[in-house]
Amino acid sequence: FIIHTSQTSVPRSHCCCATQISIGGIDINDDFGMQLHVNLQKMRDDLLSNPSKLKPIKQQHESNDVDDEELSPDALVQETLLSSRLPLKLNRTRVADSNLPDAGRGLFATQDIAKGELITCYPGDALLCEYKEDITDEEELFQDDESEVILWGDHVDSNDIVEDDEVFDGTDDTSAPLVSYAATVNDVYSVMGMPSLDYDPAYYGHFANDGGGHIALEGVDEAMGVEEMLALYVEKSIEVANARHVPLGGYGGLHLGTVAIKDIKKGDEILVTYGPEYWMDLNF
Ligand SMILES: C[S@@+](CC[C@H](N)C(=O)[O-])C[C@H]1O[C@@H](n2cnc3c(N)ncnc32)[C@H](O)[C@@H]1O
Repeated sequence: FIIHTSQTSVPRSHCCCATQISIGGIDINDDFGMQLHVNLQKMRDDLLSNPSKLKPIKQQHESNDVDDEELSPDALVQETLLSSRLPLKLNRTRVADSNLPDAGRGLFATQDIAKGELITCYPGDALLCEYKEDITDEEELFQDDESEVILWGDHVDSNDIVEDDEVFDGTDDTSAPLVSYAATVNDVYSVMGMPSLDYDPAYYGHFANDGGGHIALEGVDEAMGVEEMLALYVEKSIEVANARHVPLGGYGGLHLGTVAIKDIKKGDEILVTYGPEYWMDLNF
């Protein structure tokens, strides 16, 4: 179950002095969002010219036995930046009990936030990578052509790193699997934020709930069919959503940012749309 985001990243300008950029159909209009977008591109250039800085991700690839072919410098840089928590002074939210029934914690604005402003970032404490393999043999056409790898951010304490099985299944009935905190960046990468890492308002995107989620959760027990329930869910979720996760930095996304799609008042709960697939995976 992965939160689906807008897939396209189309920067209109790479220049710091631009007044607005459009990313995934959203106009980002605040200095912080634009500076982060541009700084990510600078960090990318710096990492490309200093390959030794990519060592931690490279080592994880080696221990995962991933083909050398997949270790292109571009991919390693993208993975390094997606799985980093940068020291950002972005403090517009707090985490508290959600207003939604039985939704656990949620994300709340601590100041008015205008449409188009960056609210927070989505942490890539762990990255879920789905590499497409080249099919060379006809027989292989009928086999699984995807390899899945989990990469951990350098900032994650080694005691918090868990086996892949636990990422997908959780530990027991009470702990949610880490994949329920995953959001897509592009066709290859999804970022997973750890709920225990709740110390930095610059990286609170994984605490945003889905304002229609309870319909998807309750709907399966009722007389209505799955399709009708999902349609109701989509309608409600889109109606109340005031934010969206969007890839920043270009190059297929170097960070996932949570951006306001409506004007938000101080104290409002920040809500996004996860998409029907997320809830289908959770329910069935
Ligand atoms: C990305 S996490 C959001 C943060 C989470 N609420 C927490 O306490 O850590 C996604 C999970 O939040 C819960 N959730 C989100 N929206 C919900 C809703 N409308 N109703 C019930 N639970 C919801 C579900 O458990 C879902 O798997």
